[in-house]
Amino acid sequence: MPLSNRSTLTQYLIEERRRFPNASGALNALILDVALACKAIARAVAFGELGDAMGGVDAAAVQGGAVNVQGEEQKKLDVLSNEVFIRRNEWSGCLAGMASEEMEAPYQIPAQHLRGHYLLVFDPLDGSSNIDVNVSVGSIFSILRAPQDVIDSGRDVVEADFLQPGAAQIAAGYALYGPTTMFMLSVGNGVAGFTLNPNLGEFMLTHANVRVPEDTREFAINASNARFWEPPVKRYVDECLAGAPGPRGKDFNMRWIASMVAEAHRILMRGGVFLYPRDTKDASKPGRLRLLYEANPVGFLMEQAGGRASTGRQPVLGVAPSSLHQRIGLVFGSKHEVERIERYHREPPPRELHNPLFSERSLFRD
Ligand SMILES: O=P(O)(O)OC[C@H]1O[C@](O)(COP(=O)(O)O)[C@@H](O)[C@@H]1O
Ligand SMILES: [Mg+2]
Ligand SMILES: [Mg+2]
Repeated sequence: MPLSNRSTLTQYLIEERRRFPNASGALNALILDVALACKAIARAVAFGELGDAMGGVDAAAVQGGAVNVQGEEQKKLDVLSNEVFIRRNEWSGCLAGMASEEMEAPYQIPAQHLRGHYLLVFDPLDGSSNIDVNVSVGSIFSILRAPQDVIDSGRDVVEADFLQPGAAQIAAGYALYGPTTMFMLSVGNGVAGFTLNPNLGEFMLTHANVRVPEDTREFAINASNARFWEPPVKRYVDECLAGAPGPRGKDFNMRWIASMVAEAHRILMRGGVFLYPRDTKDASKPGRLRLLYEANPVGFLMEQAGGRASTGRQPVLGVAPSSLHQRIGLVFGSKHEVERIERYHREPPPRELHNPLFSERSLFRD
């Protein structure tokens, strides 16, 4: 069946499944459940102050306080979104287990429910510091195959079961709760984008075969961390800021939304490069973003759309995870720009970086 912008997410998934005649349909069922969870979260987000889910979590009302395992303040919508993901997905029979930014340990599918072949890892609400100011937030998810012994035995999942490199992802995507709600998905055959039709309550295929332009004049980085950046990142940003008269020979524009999911969306739509690199701010945190449920799914989408995702030192999808909530430096977006940043990490710093005159002119000097 030819797909068009009248096709639904379900129709897209049916077409994708034709590529695997022996597929059980469980992956499609799982993705549709994730999409349903995202519709419910979109609804809660859309009610804003009119609903009951705005603001921080009341510490006294929550077992364990109002911070998550990362030591970050939890918003009510973080907690609610996490609940929606769990309740929507735990009974379907598709999953062997789940893991989330908001839960310290993996979530076990209750014994009375059928256990399936897949693992679902998610950031239920990304960019949650933006909720109270009505700026776009989203949900990010990654689907892995459970280890064979988990599938065979139906045993409880443990952290080690989730520690698979991003290249092993079966599917990944995100929902963006912006002026429109969108669902971006890759099942390993490119990237497709769907827009929620609020009248029908359906995700419609509006962006078939998304491609990230290989070149860009737009970068995104939190410049308040400049004094903690490593030399290759300082060099890259300084060169962008130098504009047309500088070594890049062109002017750059800068964006910072502080919702990584929204930055990823902008870059999927029109190119650009995003950096949240490893820095020296806090020795206990090798980067800000989390590998399993932020860097890997976004990295998978970027690579599937012809872009690139890297730690600066190696492709992010090749990193062997060491823990569920591991943080990592992340650079993604337009291929040629990410390759340049990787090259700067390999090369010795250029002589001008040691030149005090250059440092004087650098906006972001130490
Ligand atoms: O405070 P900063 O440095 O702007 O950090 C913003 C980053 O933090 C995040 O909000 C982290 O995600 P969560 O909201 O899921 O914790 C990213 O989306 C974003 O890129
Ligand atoms: Mg996040
Ligand atoms: Mg989050």
